[in-house]
Amino acid sequence: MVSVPFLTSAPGKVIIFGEHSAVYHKPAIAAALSLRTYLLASRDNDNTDTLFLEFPDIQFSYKWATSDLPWHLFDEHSRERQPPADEELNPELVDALNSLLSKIDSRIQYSAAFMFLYLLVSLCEEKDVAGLTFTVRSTLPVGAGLGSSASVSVCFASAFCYLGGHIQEPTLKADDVTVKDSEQCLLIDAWALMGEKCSHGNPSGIDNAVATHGGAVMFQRMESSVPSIRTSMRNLPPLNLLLTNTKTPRSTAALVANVSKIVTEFPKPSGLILETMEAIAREAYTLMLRPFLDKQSKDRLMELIRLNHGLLVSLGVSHPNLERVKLWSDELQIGQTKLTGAGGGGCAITLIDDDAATPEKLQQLEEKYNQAGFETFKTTLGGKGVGLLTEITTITSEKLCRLHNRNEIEAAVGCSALPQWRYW
Ligand SMILES: Nc1ncnc2c1ncn2[C@@H]1O[C@H](COP(=O)(O)OP(=O)(O)O)[C@@H](O)[C@H]1O
Ligand SMILES: C[C@@](O)(CCOP(=O)(O)O)CC(=O)O
Ligand SMILES: [Mg+2]
Repeated sequence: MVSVPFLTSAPGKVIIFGEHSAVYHKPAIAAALSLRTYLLASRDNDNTDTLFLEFPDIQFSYKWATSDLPWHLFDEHSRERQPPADEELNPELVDALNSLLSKIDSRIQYSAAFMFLYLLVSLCEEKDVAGLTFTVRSTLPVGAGLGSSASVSVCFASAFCYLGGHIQEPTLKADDVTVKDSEQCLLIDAWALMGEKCSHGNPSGIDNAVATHGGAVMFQRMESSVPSIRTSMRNLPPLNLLLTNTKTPRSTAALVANVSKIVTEFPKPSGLILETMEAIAREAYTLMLRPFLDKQSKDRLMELIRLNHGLLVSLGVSHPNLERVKLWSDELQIGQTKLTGAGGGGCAITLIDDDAATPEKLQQLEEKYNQAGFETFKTTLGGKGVGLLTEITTITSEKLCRLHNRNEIEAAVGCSALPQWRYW
């Protein structure tokens, strides 16, 4: 029997090349971010026939009588298995959850609660979770292209696999190096992909793969139930990336659906666009295998960023605010900019040209962004994947809900630097 409280945690990601084309089985390159989601499972009251959710980042607090959940749809055997990559959501569970959640009218809250319940009922029995409170806090912006949905999904999948007894406590410390994926990570990743399917119908799997395994990868979704190819890129060259959040809201589900419409209605031109994206990701991969980039390779990588953005624009997933981010960095000749993630708003990345971008120019750019209400981040790439913290004495759900910002959250959970964090 697992003892609570415990925390699970998983990183967000930045897609450097290949968003959207990744859905269509083309290779893409992404890296884990130092921004992360944390999920606390705790027993905060004596009420054992109720399940409590606290998701303050999306202003959502909810509870269910545990007996109202459709536990009967699964048995021990179905809870232990690893779903294949092409498994569809279980229609009976989807129906049962739709009726249970019918009173929630915010799309953001609905999809978070749906993903939570889908994974919970798929992986746990009633006795494993009765009376528990689940609290989510994230230092990632929600719905901005940095993979918050996947990091939440990995936190749920790992916590429920652990509570359901399908995985054991991890043993790896933050600086332990491994060469082989653990069985436990593969199980978490497979269920987190089901969580991403709850969030948007047709995920490539790149976001949950990075959130589970951490680091940087070249990722390619395969046809049917064949597992995706995930090639880890251990020695990513140092890249000076500026991340800018336009704060323009958008939903991955809607953008992926729009691209699907273009792919269906214009198969020839969209096929060529996707093939070109593949060529870009493959060349970028070859360049990024080098631990250091010479001037020529760096210039080429910047050109590839420019080309990739242009193709995403042609698929209709940019936004005037993303174009502003690009225009202003182009005007100051600071580097090359592309949208990242699903687009339609959210974040852009600028690969800074270290020779051209003086501190004055960078400051000018940041001021321009700030005036427009955009937020810039500096974060490190390639951090740890899914982790667990069990020795919790000071963190309660109430405390976690009251924290105001990224610094306070990281201080409370010890970020991933706390030596007690272990990784699967
Ligand atoms: N901190 C959080 N708390 C609860 N739900 C979250 C949180 N962060 C993300 N989510 C869920 O993920 C969804 C955002 O996913 P998505 O549109 O794919 O954007 P992205 O993954 O780029 O951030 C939200 O609508 C919400 O359902
Ligand atoms: C557009 C896509 O390539 C990435 C979506 O990422 P995000 O949810 O916007 O962080 C979709 C996918 O690969 O599943
Ligand atoms: Mg997402």
